[in-house]
Amino acid sequence: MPELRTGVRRRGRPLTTTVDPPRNTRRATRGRPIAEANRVTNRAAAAAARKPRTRAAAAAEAEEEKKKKQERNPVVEEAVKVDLEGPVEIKEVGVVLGGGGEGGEGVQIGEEKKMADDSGGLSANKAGAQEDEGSTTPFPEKVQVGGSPVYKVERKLGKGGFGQVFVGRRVTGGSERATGSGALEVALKFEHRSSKGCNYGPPYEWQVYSNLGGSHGVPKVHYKGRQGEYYVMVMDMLGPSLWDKWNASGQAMSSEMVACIAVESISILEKMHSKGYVHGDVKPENFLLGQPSTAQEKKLFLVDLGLATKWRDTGSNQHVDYDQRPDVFRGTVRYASVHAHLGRTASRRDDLESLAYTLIFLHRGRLPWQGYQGDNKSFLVCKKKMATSPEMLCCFCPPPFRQFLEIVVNMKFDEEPNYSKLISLFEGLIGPNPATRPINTEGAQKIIYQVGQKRGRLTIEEEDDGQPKKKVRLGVPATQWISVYNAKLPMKQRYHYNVADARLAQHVERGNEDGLLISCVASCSNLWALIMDAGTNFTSQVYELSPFFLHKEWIMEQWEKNYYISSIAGSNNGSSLVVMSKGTPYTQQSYKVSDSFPFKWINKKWREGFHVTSMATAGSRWGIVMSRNAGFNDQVVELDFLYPSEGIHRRWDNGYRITATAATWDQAALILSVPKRKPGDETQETLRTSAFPSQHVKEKWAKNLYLASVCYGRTVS
Ligand SMILES: Nc1ncnc2c1ncn2[C@@H]1O[C@H](COP(=O)(O)OP(=O)(O)OP(=O)(O)O)[C@@H](O)[C@H]1O
Repeated sequence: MPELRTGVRRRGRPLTTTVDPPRNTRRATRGRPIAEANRVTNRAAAAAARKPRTRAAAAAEAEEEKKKKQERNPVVEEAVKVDLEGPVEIKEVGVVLGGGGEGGEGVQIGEEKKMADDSGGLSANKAGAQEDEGSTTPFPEKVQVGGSPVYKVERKLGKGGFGQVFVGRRVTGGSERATGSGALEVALKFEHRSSKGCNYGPPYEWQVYSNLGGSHGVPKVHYKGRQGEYYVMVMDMLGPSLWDKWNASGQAMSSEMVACIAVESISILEKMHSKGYVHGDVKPENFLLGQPSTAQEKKLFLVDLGLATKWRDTGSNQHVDYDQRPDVFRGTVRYASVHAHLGRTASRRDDLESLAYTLIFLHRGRLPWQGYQGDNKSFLVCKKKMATSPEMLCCFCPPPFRQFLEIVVNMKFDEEPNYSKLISLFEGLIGPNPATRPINTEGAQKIIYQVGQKRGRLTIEEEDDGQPKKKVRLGVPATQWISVYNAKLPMKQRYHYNVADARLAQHVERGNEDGLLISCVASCSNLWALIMDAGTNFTSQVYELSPFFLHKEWIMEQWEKNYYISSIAGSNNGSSLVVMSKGTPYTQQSYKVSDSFPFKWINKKWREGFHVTSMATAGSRWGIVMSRNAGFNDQVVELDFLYPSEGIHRRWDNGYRITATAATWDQAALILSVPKRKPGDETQETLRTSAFPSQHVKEKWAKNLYLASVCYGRTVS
C-alpha cells in the first residue's frame, strides 16, 4: 500500500520569517522515520507556544467573535453560473460497518483544432495580436530609424504573432559583409504600434535585445525606432529556421544533426540564462541558422525574445519567487513545458523541457500530443505530456534523448541546470571533427572545455551531489487519499469512511448527540467519508445528500436561513453531499460548478474579497465555494496532474497552509491560505495513502494533529 507523508511545523512566529526545519524533513518521503523525527523535535516548541493562550482566554475570544458575527447582516450572493445535471440515481452499496469506538468508526471493506500539423502554432499571448496589427497600415517602402542608414523594404522573411520580418536593403553605402551595422542586407522586424505588445510604448522585446543581442547565439540589433505606425528593429539578417530545415529534409532529421543542434542550443540557453533571462518560447521556428553561403551558415541563433522573462532579479540577484496562476499560459502549446501549461513562473527548467520536445520533434517528426483541437486543447496536450513516459516518447530516438528529457522534467523550480552534463549526453552521437559537423558546435565545446578545466568531465550517471535524485515526473500515476492534518488543542474528532448513502444519517445523528458537527466530507467510489469535530465553532448545521452536483435550490433555501456552506463532497456518479452551518465567520458566499478547474473565476472572486472555503469534485467536474470574511489574508492554488509536492513545500515556506483539497482522476488541486489569525501551532502534515488513513489518523490524534481536509483522487506514488 503506497504511503507518502510530508509535513511542516512552525509555531507563533511572523509568517514572513522563514526558519525552516532541515530540508529533508520537509520533503515528501516514503516511510515514517523522518516525519516522526521532525515531529519529536518540534513538539516541545509547539507545547510551549500553546501555553500563553488559556482555555478561558480562548473561550472569551470565541464569545467575542460570536457577538460580532451576530451583528453582521449576511448578504447572500446567488450561485453564479451553476451548471446542473439531471437527476442521477443513487445506488445503494452494501457496506459492512464495523462498530467504532470513540474517535473512529472501523470499516472493514476493501478500499480500495486539430493543431495545424504544419506548425507548432502561434505563441500564446501573441495569437490575438494578428488582426490588430498592420493589416490596414501598409508597410513603408523605405525605413530609417534611430540613426540608421536608409533601407529599402524588400521580401518578407517571416511572420509571427506580433511582428513581421522583411529584408532591408541598404540604399546607399554599406559593405558586402553579411552581418554588422554596415551590412548591405539586414532583417527589419516591424510591430504595429497598436499591437498588444506595444501597449506601453516600444515592444518589450527591444529591452531584452538590448541586454542579450549580440551575445552567443542571439542576433545583434543595430538600430531601432518608430517610423509612422510601426516600431522597427534593424537586426542581423539570418537564414532558414530549423522548422524550414526539418521540412526541407523530409520532416525528420538525422540523430547527428539533432545532437549538434542539442549541444549548441544548450550552450545558447546557458548564455541566455547566465544573463538572468529565460527565453520562454523555445521551438524549431525560433532557431535560425546563419545566412546560406556565408561563414555563418552552420551557426545557430535563437530569436524572438518577446516572451523572455527574468529568472533572476536584477536588483537582488536572487531567483524570482515561485508562483502558479493556472489561467496564465505563455509559449507555444506543442513545445511548452508542463509547468508553463499549469501557469507556473517560468524558470530555466522550462526552456530545457521545451528544448527536449523540440529535439524529439526534429528527430521523430512528430509529437504524440499533436492533433488536439478546441477550447481545452492546452489541458489535453498537458495531460498527454504528463501521461507519456520518456521511454515512450523517445522510443525511436537514441538513448541520450530520453536521458536529457528525464533530467529536465525532473528539475526543481530554482535548480541550476548542469549544462555541461546535458551537453555531454549528446556527444557520443556527434562526429569527432568539429569542422565536418552539420552545425557549428563552438559554443558547446567552450562550455565542455571550461568545465573540463575546472573539475573534469562529468559522466552521465554521476549526480552532482552523489545523491540519487527524486524523480518527480516519473512516478506511477495513482489514485489516493490525500489527508491534511493541523495541530490543534486537544479535541474530540471522529471519522467515518466507506459510508453508503443510507448509513449517513445515523452517523451524523450519533455525532450530533455526542456534541460533534461535520467539519469535512469527501467521497471515494460513491461512498462518503465524514469527519466530525467538537471544535468546529459552528452553532448549528444542516446537510443534504442530493443527486445533483450541487443542488442550487436547497443551497439557496439554506442561505435564506443564514446557513453557509461549510463543506462539500461529490461522488463519481454526480451526487453530492453539502453541509451548511451557522456560526461561520462568512458574510457572503458564492459557488461555481465547472468542467475544468475554474481558476479565472477564483481569481475574479479573490479580487472581490472572496476566498475559497470548500472544494470538491464529482467525476471530472469541480465545485468551488468561495466566501467573504473567510479569515484569510491571502490565498493561492496548487494544481497539477500529480501531487504538487514542490509547490506545497514552497508555499509552506512562505507561511501558507492547505485549507482545501480536491482531486479528479486527472488533477489534484490544493488551496493554500495565509490566515489572518495565526494559530499558536502552525504545524501541518499531509499524507497520501491508497486506503483511507484510519490508523494514521489515530496516531496523529495522539500528537494533537487533527484531520483538517481530505479528498480522494489523482496523485502519484
Ligand atoms: N534576424 C532574422 N533574420 C531572418 N529571418 C528572421 C529574423 N528574425 C525573424 N525572422 C523570421 O521571422 C519570423 C518571425 O519572427 P519572430 O519570431 O521574431 O516574430 P514574432 O512575431 O515575435 O513571432 P512568434 O509569434 O513566433 O513569437 C521568424 O520565425 C523567422 O522566420
